[in-house]
Amino acid sequence: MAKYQIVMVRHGESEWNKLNKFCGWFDAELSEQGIQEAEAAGKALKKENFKFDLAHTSVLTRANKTLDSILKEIDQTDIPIQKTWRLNERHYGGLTGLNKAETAAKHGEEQVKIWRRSFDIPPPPMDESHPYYKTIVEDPRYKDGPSKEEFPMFESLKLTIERTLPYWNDVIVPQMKEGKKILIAAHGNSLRGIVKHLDEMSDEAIMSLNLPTGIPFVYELDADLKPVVSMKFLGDEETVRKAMEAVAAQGKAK
Ligand SMILES: O=C(O)[C@H](O)COP(=O)(O)O
Repeated sequence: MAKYQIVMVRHGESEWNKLNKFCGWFDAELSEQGIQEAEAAGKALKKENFKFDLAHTSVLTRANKTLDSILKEIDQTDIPIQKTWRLNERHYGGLTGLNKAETAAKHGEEQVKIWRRSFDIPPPPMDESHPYYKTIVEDPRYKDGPSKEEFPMFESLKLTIERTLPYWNDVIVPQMKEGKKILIAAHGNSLRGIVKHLDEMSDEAIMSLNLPTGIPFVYELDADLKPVVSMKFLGDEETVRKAMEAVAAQGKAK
């Protein structure tokens, strides 16, 4: 018997998704298609009469604008929004800004799949010489955290989960238990981490999960927060399957 329901959505396509670049903590804008995906996400939620008491998102523009678009569509621009770096995309380290297909051609598709989808193998670190180091590390949006010691230079999915879960457990879960209806607009890998946690997926199984951009999915949880309904997408199965396959294919050498 479901006691709680929560809705999650990966941001719409970003400009760097469109360019097939590793994005991570770089603050890419939504592409035109991503803006349309965000609007479509809002329409899908409106069609099913979803209403929320509050929303959580990362500190990155692509997720924030996706959330804003959804709330506008469902006429709930007045609900509280909590932004946290803990819901950011995983930090892609030294791969940030590289083209995924070119990286696959250089290092092999298997290595890129390991960097993108493995549980505990991190990408190479970003160092001070990296072209996007200063842009990211000196961004004022991080003035309230992470601390200098916590600020990642790279993240595996495991490391991403380690900084997302405290927020899930200490902020989101108590709100759900208060009966709050919650929407999370975040990123492919921060959401993969939450899904892995909720569905108790193995390190092996998570390798094959690719989340599509801009298609909301619903979890219904029992009193012990165990899924009664897991990752129910608000879209037809064929569209969702194709979108997931497209995300996986980003790591193929051209
Ligand atoms: O950060 C990125 O590059 C994407 O938003 C997620 O990338 P991935 O699907 O290659 O993990």
